[in-house]
Amino acid sequence: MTTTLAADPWPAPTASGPLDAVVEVPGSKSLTNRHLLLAALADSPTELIRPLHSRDSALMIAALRELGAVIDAADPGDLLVTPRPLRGGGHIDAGLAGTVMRFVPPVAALADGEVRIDGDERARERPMGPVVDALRTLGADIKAATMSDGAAALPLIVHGTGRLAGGRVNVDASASSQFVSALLLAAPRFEQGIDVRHVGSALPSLPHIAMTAAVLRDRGVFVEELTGDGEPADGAPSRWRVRPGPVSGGRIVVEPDLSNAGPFLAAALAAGGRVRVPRWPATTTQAGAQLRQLLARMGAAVDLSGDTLTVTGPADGAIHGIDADLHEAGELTPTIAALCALAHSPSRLRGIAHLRGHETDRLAAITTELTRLGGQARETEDGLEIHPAALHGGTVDSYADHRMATFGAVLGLRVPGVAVRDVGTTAKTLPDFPGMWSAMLAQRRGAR
Ligand SMILES: O=C(O)C1=C[C@@H](OP(=O)(O)O)[C@@H](O)[C@H](O)C1
Ligand SMILES: C=C(OP(=O)(O)O)C(=O)O
Repeated sequence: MTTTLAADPWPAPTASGPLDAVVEVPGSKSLTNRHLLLAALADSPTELIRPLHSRDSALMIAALRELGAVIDAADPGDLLVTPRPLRGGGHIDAGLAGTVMRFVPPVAALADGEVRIDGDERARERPMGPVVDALRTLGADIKAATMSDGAAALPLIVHGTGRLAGGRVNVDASASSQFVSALLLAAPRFEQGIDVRHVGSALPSLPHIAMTAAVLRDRGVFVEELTGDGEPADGAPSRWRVRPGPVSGGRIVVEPDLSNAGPFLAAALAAGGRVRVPRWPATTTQAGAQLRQLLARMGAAVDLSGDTLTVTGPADGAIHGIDADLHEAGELTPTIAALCALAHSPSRLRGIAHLRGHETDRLAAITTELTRLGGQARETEDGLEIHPAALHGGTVDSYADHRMATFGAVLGLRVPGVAVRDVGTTAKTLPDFPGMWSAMLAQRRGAR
């Protein structure tokens, strides 16, 4: 992996003509970290092909090693995970990774000994209470810091005894679907498995929970997705049961990260021309698959031929505003919001109140940064309203949020003089974003 040394602030390049680019997107963060974790719980080794290598996956690897798993580099970029009995005694750094801070504590509860889990300063402000409370109900002994409202927060000390009873538990996952995923992923190793019910207002990011159920089934685990009454769910489930049992190893090929494809595909609308992403899966549980419909509604031509997704920007450059409920795919918000700010008609993004607990308060960050550039944006109770406005240059703060940095990059394609503070924060989920971005811009129509 080569990494481009980027200036800080990083001058976001303005597109000098329509693009004609092929962009190879690295592995999915959500799939990589789920597969790594299940590999550490499995009864035989797992070979992970084309996993993501980024800060979030490095933190997951370090956490699982701290708990005893052996993780070796295999072919260039691949990984071999050999499970070992889970041991305590370690310190785990979750960084700012939701998938580490929420998914690892249930595994730590199965370790034999004490495990301390902490993260970046902002990680201590991200919601953790429901997953800690649920683990305590299931039999775990956890000491946690508390937020001003009394909710549990990082740092945690998990006193594992090598076993966890499991069983029935209610969890309010309205602040993050990751609370449910965290409990389900470790549940095959709980003595009674788990029967978890979401209680509370709207549950965000259901595709991510469907992804959790799918990766568990891939490993031979029995998972049921149910209505609150325990019937099989046709539409949105609110209750999940996982039976205790072995987790199998094997060979897993990781899909590219479709949400991280977002800024590159959005570039076709912002700069004009087309961007192609190979290895786009025909079927997937990734929320990023929704980019196809969202970008088409904003004026792009979107075509999946074979396994290549091609997004072509509107010939007249006119991006349409959009009224969209993004509660299933909240992580796409900064990319879509950047396009909304370049659109000729107003936009409303709804169902995303939970973004206030992401890497930063994304609703506040997007509003502040668009306003700084002359845009017109306003927070609503559950989202954003963005109106057309003539934007000017300025320095976009990334707030240690990878998706705020790529938001600035998309705006910079059309708005001269945009710079992004701490573009290096993109390393949370993308190795070398600045290098990938320049390589995309170098591939212009007529240039090849
Ligand atoms: O389980 C996962 O891998 C994720 C779930 C979602 O979290 P929230 O439900 O907290 O939005 C998503 O936004 C995040 O990027 C990744
Ligand atoms: C919300 C996100 O990350 P995390 O997994 O840290 O919650 C994200 O990547 O947009």
